[in-house]
Amino acid sequence: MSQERPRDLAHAQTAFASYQDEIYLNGLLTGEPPRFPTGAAAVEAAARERMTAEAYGYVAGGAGGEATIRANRAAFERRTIVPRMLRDVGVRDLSCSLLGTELPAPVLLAPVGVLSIAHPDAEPAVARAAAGLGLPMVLSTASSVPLEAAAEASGDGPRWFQLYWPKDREVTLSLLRRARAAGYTTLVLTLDTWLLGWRPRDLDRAYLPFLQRIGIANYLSDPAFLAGLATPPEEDPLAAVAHWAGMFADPTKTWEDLAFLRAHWDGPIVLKGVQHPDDARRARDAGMDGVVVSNHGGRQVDGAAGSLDVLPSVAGAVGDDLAVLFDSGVRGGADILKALALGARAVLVGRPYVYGLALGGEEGVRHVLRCLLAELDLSLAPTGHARLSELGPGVLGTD
Ligand SMILES: Cc1cc2nc3c(=O)[nH]c(=O)nc-3n(C[C@H](O)[C@H](O)[C@H](O)COP(=O)(O)O)c2cc1C
Ligand SMILES: O=C(O)C(=O)c1ccccc1
Repeated sequence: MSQERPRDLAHAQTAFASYQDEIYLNGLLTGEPPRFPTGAAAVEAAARERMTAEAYGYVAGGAGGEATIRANRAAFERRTIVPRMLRDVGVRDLSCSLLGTELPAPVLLAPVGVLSIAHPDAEPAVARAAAGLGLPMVLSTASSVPLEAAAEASGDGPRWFQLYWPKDREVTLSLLRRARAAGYTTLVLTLDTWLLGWRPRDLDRAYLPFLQRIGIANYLSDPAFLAGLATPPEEDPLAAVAHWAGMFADPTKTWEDLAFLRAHWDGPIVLKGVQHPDDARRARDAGMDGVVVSNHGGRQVDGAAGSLDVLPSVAGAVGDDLAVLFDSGVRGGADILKALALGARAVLVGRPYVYGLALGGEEGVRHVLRCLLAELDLSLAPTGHARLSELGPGVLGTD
């Protein structure tokens, strides 16, 4: 088996663990600790110091009593990895191909709106960090800069676009056209946020960034949206926000409506927010290409199951037909290993990179991503895995 492993892989595929060497060596040479902490909890704590209370509350918070945020973590913590020995893990290949996108590792940046509340460099900084590592950024419809600006910042990097499907047909078509023209290849349609969840941290501060016109840049730069305004947004900002709020999403949508998107987007479409195997089957039957098993990081339904707990049933139902992606609660490399073992082809990370952004702009995001990739590499190797295809449920403990 070991002879089958290629020995001449591009160095980028095996260099993730070297971030560890870099950090130790740099410490030796400078006598200083690293600029940013390395663990997810420490990064969050440091970012919290830098963020306004409102912004931190918005990013960290979830629905209701936040039982689902805890369930997301508990689902990971309940699972254990059983390492295997003597399997030649000297050269690892973490790369994968996902709906036509080549990834150096099975990690994408989850769509997160309103990033300017975390750092003024916002989405362009995230796009540069992601592109520098070859990881796809899934740009949110609710980005704080127009999708064209984020596309430009990502240069040659892979880019996917997340759609909050507006009520207005012309605005929808315009967003799709713009995304396509700007080089976004894959559409991620979010299904779980037609309405914003009940979020006490934000409610208690009456804080909603959109009301301050943060996170509506894609609408304010959209000809079809602007055509629907009686007065330009500069003259009547509140009317523009009201128009946005009225069309942001359409909770009356049903499975039948997906045919419209299928007809107007010629690349892969991935449905984000799927938690039930029957919904995954409906996605397949509607001609979709993938699903993201996600509960929106516990931000929508308090009491929803931990996302990892529902992953095996979704992967079991459609894993052979659709690209099954996963998010909600991924905080370290071992978490990625567990999600892949349970049937995910790749994972999306949300809050961790937002905290990196808050801490250090592009450099902070790059740091968080490199930590995650190094930790993934250093979870695979000591457990006896040199490539992703070797992961399956047998990697995990049974109790
Ligand atoms: C501040 C914030 C904003 C988000 N905005 C969006 C968004 O615009 N579109 C979307 O589909 N998901 C959005 N999400 C959900 C993420 O894409 C992702 O599902 C979630 O953050 C994953 O959980 P994690 O933060 O535990 O990694 C947002 C999440 C956060 C924390
Ligand atoms: O805050 C969120 O979780 C979110 O997904 C969002 C982002 C922008 C607009 C509405 C909801």
